[in-house]
Amino acid sequence: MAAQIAGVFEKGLQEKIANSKVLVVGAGGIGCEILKNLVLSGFLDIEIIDLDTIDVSNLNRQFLFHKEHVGKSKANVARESALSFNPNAKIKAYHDSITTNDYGVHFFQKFSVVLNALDNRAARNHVNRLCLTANIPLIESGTAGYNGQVELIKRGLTQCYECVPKPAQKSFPGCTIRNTPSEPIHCIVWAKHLFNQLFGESNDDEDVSPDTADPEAGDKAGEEALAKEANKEGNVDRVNTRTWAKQCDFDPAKIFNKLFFDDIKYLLSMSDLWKTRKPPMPVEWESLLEPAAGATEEVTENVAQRDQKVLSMFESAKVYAESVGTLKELFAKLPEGDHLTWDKDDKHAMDFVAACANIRAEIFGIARKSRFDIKSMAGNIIPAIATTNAITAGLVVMMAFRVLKEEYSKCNSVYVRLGLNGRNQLFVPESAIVAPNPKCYVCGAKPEVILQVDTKNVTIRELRDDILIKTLNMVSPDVILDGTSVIVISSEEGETDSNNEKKLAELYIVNGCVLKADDFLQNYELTITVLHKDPGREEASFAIVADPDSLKPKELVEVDKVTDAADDQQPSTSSAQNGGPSHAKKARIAVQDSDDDMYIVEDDEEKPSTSGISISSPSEVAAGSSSVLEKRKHTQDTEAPACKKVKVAAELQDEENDGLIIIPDE
Ligand SMILES: Nc1ncnc2c1ncn2[C@@H]1O[C@H](COP(=O)(O)OP(=O)(O)OP(=O)(O)O)[C@@H](O)[C@H]1O
Ligand SMILES: [Zn+2]
Repeated sequence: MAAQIAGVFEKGLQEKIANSKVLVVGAGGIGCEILKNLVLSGFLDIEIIDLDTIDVSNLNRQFLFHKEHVGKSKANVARESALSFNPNAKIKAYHDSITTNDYGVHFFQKFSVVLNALDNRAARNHVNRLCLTANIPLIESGTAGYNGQVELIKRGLTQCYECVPKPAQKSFPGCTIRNTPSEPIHCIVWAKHLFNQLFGESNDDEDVSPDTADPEAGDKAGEEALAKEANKEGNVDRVNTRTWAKQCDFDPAKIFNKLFFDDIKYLLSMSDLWKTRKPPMPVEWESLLEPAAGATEEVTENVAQRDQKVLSMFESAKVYAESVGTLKELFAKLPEGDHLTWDKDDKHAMDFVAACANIRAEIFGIARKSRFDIKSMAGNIIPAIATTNAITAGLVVMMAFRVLKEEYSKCNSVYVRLGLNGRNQLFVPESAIVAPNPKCYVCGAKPEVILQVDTKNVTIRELRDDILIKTLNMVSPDVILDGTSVIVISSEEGETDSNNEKKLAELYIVNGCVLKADDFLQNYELTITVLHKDPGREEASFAIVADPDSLKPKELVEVDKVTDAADDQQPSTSSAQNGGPSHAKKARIAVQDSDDDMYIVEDDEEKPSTSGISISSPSEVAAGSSSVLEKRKHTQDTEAPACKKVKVAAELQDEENDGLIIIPDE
């Protein structure tokens, strides 16, 4: 074994490696490579965890897995395969999610170093918090196509994973999806929601019917056409979509006419919507039974051709009907209460979404797309390149050596690039370790945020699920109203269920209130100051401001920025504290770096995100700070309710492959 050949590693390191205990989180593209590197470098005590099973699509790059392993636990098979390189190694595998209660601070404290090889932000955030609490060094890594990144996270010494707010995951206003799509992606999201309404896990946020609460539709939305159909939430009151579809035995023609003819006519009746937009054109199933005059249309069976071709309406209708037929049968075979799960790699589920998206696109005068393009958008596919994973995993293990030697000052982040930069570098190191952001709402001394929220419409359930869990990455939060003994949310099952559907204001969570949120598993406490906001049509019902100080007047913030920039020019006295670029500067650099094929910018200076869930960075809020302050004075003003944002993180960013955190310029 390489590491035991004298001279490969110095003796001290060889011993440290042999005596260390390492946790690898994730046994996918990077995780398999890391595990192989660890075993071949002489690590003897390794634990690996992955919640997933092996899929055929993993085999091209996750080389510890072979055809016969498909369907088996990734962690277990990775362990078995890696042991064949060194049977003396002790590898413990867990087929589980790292976010479950079994892996708390004590679990993490056992390790010398933790190596993340994950593909989603939620798990990364969670491991970040546990490593900070347990004070265990974490090496975070990710790839996206040809770009890769490795960084050390060590409490008090480096930035943590959450020190710089990540760009919010893309989402669209519900009324755009339901009423006024203008881009193919809007139709694709709608079609995925439709799949869930008919066959999947249906969710109130994913309603596909016309939204009569759309503020732009005016007070009399759809009144003339179908006056009695809208319920008080603004949804067209029909029997639950699935119940209705079941009642008509998933008849493709009936479903088609309801969605693409009746609902579109209903939308047309909301005439205010079409004053500045091209109105949609309802289509009847019966009009698509024959190909368009003169066209010889055939739905090809050749997979490549089928994927690349932009299907006509006739072809789309045919694919739609076939997929509904098959999905209906698959659904019928499930036990009562169970549902199908949409998967881009499932032929019928993908056919259904591609066909429905194209039919809706045509109705709204939007360009139809090929199945391949729709799959890329619906599945948020970013190509995974085996070589980038291998290089990145190599850098991870090399950084682990430095961590074991406690040479933290040499653990600068490294970025893998597609081509050489101006300094002939393919692997671009950060100039120094980047110090923690003192205002970080995770690793800062006093974790606090401001929550700008529509207190009159957002419910306690949304506070818990959308704000605390999905956005602030808690796992099972407890929340009290500060200064009182009022328990708003309890992690004890059932204890505060009666609060769930209440609006924040009903529990006296109004402008200026302070909430204390706490996650026992993460050992994390957060102070949340609530500011009421009345969102507009395109705005989310809430936004998190990560740095409360940013609510000071703009001029002061500008002065601070200049000072920060000046500080960056200072020579480093302690590389850990002063040597790295400031957060703001780092972001600026990344924006200028336009040569990258793909990069994710953590831009402190960008405009506020238009997406549904946003965590504003300090300067974003600074720019709008006066209006925030004004709003504090006018909290009781009532405006038309904003459309509910549809959370489409899963559809678009899919939380997956968001591995890159930042790629700085060279
Ligand atoms: N909470 C979690 N706990 C444990 N493992 C996780 C968790 N979240 C994600 N993972 C694992 O992290 C790994 C990431 O690997 P990778 O990015 O190669 O994804 P993949 O699912 O194997 O590939 P692809 O997404 O391209 O199909 C996956 O094996 C995934 O199961
Ligand atoms: Zn931090």
